Amino acid sequence: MILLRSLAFRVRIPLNPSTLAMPLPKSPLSPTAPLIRPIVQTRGIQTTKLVSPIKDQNLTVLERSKQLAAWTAVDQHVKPEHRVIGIGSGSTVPYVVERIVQLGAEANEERVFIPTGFQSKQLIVESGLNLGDVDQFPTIDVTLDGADEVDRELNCIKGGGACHLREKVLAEAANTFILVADYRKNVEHLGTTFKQGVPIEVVPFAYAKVLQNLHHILGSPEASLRMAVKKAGPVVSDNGNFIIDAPFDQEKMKDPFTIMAQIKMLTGVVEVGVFCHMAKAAYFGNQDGSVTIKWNDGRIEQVVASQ
Ligand SMILES: O=C[C@H](O)[C@H](O)[C@H](O)COP(=O)(O)O
Repeated sequence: MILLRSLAFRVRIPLNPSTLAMPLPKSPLSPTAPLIRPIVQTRGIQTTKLVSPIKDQNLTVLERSKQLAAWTAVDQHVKPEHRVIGIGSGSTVPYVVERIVQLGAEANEERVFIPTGFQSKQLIVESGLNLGDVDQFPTIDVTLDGADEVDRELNCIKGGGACHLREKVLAEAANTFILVADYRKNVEHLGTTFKQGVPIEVVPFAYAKVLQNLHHILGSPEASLRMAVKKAGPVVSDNGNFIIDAPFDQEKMKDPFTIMAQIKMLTGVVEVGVFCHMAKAAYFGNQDGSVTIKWNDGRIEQVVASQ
């Protein structure tokens, strides 16, 4: 009371007996504080105008297949009660955001969207959705993400766009992790169509040593540092690291978990772009307008796509 009076004096707050009677909020560190979900700070539907990231609807068959996969996955896995949604990276993800925007401002008002990198952060911001980060929301209701290839057991290669570190964090944080892609990414074994190799994020200081180990110990003689296209020098990830692409022969790729674990053990490796048994389902848009869904229990469904 004395403290409040002296504070009121200094900042000239009129003393009001009802204000003084209000209980102080409990410390969030107090062991007796109730565990509650974070309240998302929103901008309100009056001021938030959602904008679709897809402007042109004259889509090629390939782009249309990505859209069908994304829309069907959103319709089946983004539930009205979901508040925290992970947005992955890659060429199919803009269609995920497009479908979420179509749900409307009211449905999205109390949601927060967590990006896996610069691309998805821009998509979220430019669409007018609420942006958050995984350090604020380490538990995510559902994450929807692209992939370079997905095998029959839902192991996948990710990191063609150098985003796989943050993508793996968001996949692990998610109660439900869903992959979306076009028909070219649907394979029996990894390494069938995606030939450039397993993406590996490494700290710059260690790249030469990691390359040497990949060449001579792990059996990837063609492993190489990924070079930038419109910049001299290597690709630098959103985390300031380098990317190595390490191709392995077909036999080795049939055991993605072992490859992933062996690479991850190399000192200097930050994350490996092989995700094993993390996804609940993978959605592939097809050229004929249908969607193939591979589930983590082994079921494969062919469905009519969301329109
Ligand atoms: O690092 C990038 C991500 O893992 C992407 O989800 C993946 O590379 C697929 O990207 P795209 O759909 O552009 O081929």
